[in-house]
Amino acid sequence: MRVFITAATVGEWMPCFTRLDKLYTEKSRRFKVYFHQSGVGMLASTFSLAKLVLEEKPDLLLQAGLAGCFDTSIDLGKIVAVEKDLAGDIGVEENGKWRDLFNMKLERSNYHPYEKAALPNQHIEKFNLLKLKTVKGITVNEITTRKERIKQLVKKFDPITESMEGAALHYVCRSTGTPFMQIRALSNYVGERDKSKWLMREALDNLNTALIKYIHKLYKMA
Ligand SMILES: O=C(O)c1cccc(C(=O)CC[C@H]2O[C@@H](n3cnc4c(=O)[nH]cnc43)[C@H](O)[C@@H]2O)c1
Repeated sequence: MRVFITAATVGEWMPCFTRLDKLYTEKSRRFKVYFHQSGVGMLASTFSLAKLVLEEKPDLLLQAGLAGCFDTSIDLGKIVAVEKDLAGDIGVEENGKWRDLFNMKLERSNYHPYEKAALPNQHIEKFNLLKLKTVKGITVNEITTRKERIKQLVKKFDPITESMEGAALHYVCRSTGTPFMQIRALSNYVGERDKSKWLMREALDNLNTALIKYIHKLYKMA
């Protein structure tokens, strides 16, 4: 089994890369873990993930990263698995409402790779090995900051996470039939610009601990 761990930046998986048992990266012949940097945002990540998938044909593509959280009742630092993602800022703001490509009739809500106007992960039950809380995510190119936009997005999509690469993973993998998982550590509440209120360090530590546990479980299962 060939597993690729991908993140927007190397910093997001570096602690796992340095601590992971060599069994998984070198010694085992039946199981191999590789690391990949996709770049930040939907443009860079769609291109690099599509290239990776077409050239390497992974058995599992595992995206790991930080995310903003819309739900302030969920503790920062928590690790979640994104079961459904979609582009949160491709569309138009009209009369105070957010209209996406489906509302604009520029995309069909059930045309592959879409299903009910979203990009669900049909592999989540099989690959949610750590039994993480499963959530709906949205993906944006512009980090959401305005209160009014947050309200629009919550009303329209009822998301828990916001990232800048999640939908790219779901789009590329659903389009190519590649098994995938998206694991995110909640580093901040969406719209919070005071970085002293972010839990970036703790989120990264938790994310990498989860990655190491995940690979260990996957090895035993594969
Ligand atoms: O606002 C800044 O100046 C800034 C500087 C460095 C990093 C950031 C990030 O927000 C990290 C972006 C990275 O992590 C994901 N992420 C984390 N929180 C959010 C969010 O609230 N909204 C969207 N994406 C977020 C994202 O996937 C990026 O890869 C900011």
